[in-house]
Amino acid sequence: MRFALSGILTMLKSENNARIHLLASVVVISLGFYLKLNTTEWLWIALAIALVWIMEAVNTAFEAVIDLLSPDFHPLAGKAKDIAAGAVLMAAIFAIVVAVVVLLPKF
Ligand SMILES: Nc1ncnc2c1ncn2[C@@H]1O[C@H](COP(=O)(O)OP(=O)(O)OP(=O)(O)O)[C@@H](O)[C@H]1O
Repeated sequence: MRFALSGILTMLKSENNARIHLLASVVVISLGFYLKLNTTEWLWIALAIALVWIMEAVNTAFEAVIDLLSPDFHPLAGKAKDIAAGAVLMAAIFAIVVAVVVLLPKF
């Protein structure tokens, strides 16, 4: 638990994207309370937020391992990093779709 929390803290300190996810999560959760979401809506929002955080954590861990194994330029290192970044992008697109479907109709 201590090591896992330390990993999350390290990610927050070193990754700009993680800080953006944190801000977006706080804004969306606050909006959720303001708009009085029901249980199903909360579950979709929670899934979207969790998916983005999980993908960002996996991407950050991948980047560290790739930098360790391949500090020099290598097409395979680039390919792996690009695909891991793609996973974060797909989760972010899913989160935007959830936000549009759940939150937008309430305005
Ligand atoms: N060792 C490498 N060999 C080949 N290409 C690399 C290598 N390291 C990085 N790249 C290329 O540069 C891109 C950016 O890599 P970088 O490590 O800066 O990640 P990043 O996307 O800036 O990560 P973040 O913004 O999440 O910190 C990669 O997606 C990849 O295309």
